[in-house]
Amino acid sequence: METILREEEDDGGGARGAKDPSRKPHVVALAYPMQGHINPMIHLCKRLASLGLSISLVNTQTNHDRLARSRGAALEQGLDIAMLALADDEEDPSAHQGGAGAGGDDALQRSLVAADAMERPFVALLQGLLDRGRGVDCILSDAFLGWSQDVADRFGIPRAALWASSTEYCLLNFHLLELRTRGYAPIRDASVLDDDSHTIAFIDGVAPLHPKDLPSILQRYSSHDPGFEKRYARTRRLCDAYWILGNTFQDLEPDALDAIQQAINDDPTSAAKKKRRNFSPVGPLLPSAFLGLGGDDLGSGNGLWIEDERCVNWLDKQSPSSVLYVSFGSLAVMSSAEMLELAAGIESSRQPFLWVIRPGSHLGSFDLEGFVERTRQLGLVVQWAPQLQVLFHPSVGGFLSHCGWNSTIESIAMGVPIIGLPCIAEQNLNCKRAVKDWGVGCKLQRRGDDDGDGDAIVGREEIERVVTRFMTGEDGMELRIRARELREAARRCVMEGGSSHKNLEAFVEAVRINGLR
Ligand SMILES: O=c1ccn([C@@H]2O[C@H](COP(=O)(O)OP(=O)(O)O[C@H]3O[C@H](CO)[C@@H](O)[C@H](O)[C@H]3O)[C@@H](O)[C@H]2O)c(=O)[nH]1
Repeated sequence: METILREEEDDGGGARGAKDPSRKPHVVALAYPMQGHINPMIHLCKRLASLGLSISLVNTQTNHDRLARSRGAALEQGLDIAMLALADDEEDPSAHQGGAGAGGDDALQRSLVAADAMERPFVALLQGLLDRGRGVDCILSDAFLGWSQDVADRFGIPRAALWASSTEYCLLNFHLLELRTRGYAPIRDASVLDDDSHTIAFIDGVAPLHPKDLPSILQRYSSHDPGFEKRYARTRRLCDAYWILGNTFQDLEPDALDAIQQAINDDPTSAAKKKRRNFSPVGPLLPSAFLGLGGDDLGSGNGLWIEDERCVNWLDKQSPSSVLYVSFGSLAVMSSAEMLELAAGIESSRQPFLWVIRPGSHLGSFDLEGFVERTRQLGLVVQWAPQLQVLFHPSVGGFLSHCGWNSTIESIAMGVPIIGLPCIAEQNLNCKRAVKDWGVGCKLQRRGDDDGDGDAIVGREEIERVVTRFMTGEDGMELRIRARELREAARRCVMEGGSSHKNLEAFVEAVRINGLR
């Protein structure tokens, strides 16, 4: 393996650079170019900095600029975190998130292209740091950036990875080949989708699943798709990271966490190196203020879009637990037909709502102005919200969500029950767990996909019925009680002495004593 550092620069500690024992350990963190990955990386970096590490947090130039526009000076307050930008030659294609394609899959594809294009400028950035005598003790990169393991190996720097979704989804990635062999990734026989008795129950740590609950990206893979091989290889590279930090918590996914650790221990690559790799839950990765642990970090300014400041004032004027928060994250794209149904259903439910309609998040024509005008007394529509503040606000009683992992875990951490309307990626699976296993949500049923081409939409009557029962009936009350129980479990994990907190401390200590090697 090529080592980029020249011999004479290597002080025997790989790329650690300066030997000064008083030097704070320096971690170079690298975020995947998507909002749902940037957010947990920022929160993780803040936690690590507060535990004594010095952090350089790297984003694409485009995302760095967008963050700077929305952030002001908020991020670095009192913490040793430097925000760095990659010297991209071209505009980051992920900047057009939620663009033209239906569902949001186009945006996912663009983010893959953007992620690959980050390698060359990242190598240059790293080399620049080292050339200036800035030692690097660890590269902490998003698990989706598989190439960063090669870079870390070449530079002789240990790598840790952030897994930004559920542990269960990580396990499914580990079992991709088996899923493919058995005809589930992609789904070989479409009739299994209509057979309610069919279950997938052969993966340790993954409770039985219906093929419909598999992540949509796995269901639809073409076996000729080079993306499959790439995904598989990327997951395998994860086993070479010294430490994998998961944005989850012990009480939420105990079986999956045991199973993933076992899978990593058994993996031929890590076993061959005879060095234990850890998969450690360190979540929910959120500012402590939202976990009931004090602090004044309001988590604002991580957005690639500008937060609408009216949200909190508007919520202040509403009654406790009365407002339905509606948001589909940073990628999902609705058809105009589904937007129409959503709008009609929300309007006729007569429940107060705060709805985030991101620019580019729906196709075709939808008379947004007309809707806003008609519902002025009932709700507020914004382009981007301070979601953490919204979910934490006592007026919010429910979250109509696409069930992206961040939204799911944020909602759980704040005790807000969920109405799930999954759109793409692994949102099906997150929704299934929220509804069936954790008991904190219910799901809207889509209809009309008779030809199985995925164009089913949810109807206005279903939305009106579910929203009304959820916000005003006993169903919602029960879900709210369960959500609050899980919120307490999450808090216990992140507070001092809790499992997530201890795992973070152990990781920081390992970086400090150069124990990742
Ligand atoms: O108005 C808004 C809307 C969202 N957010 C934040 O944006 C993030 C959105 O993340 P997530 O809920 O995970 O949705 P996506 O952005 O769609 O995330 C992508 O990445 C996730 C992590 O891999 C996956 O779980 C999702 O399926 C995938 O779509 C969350 O932190 C939200 O708090 C805001 O701050 N304001």
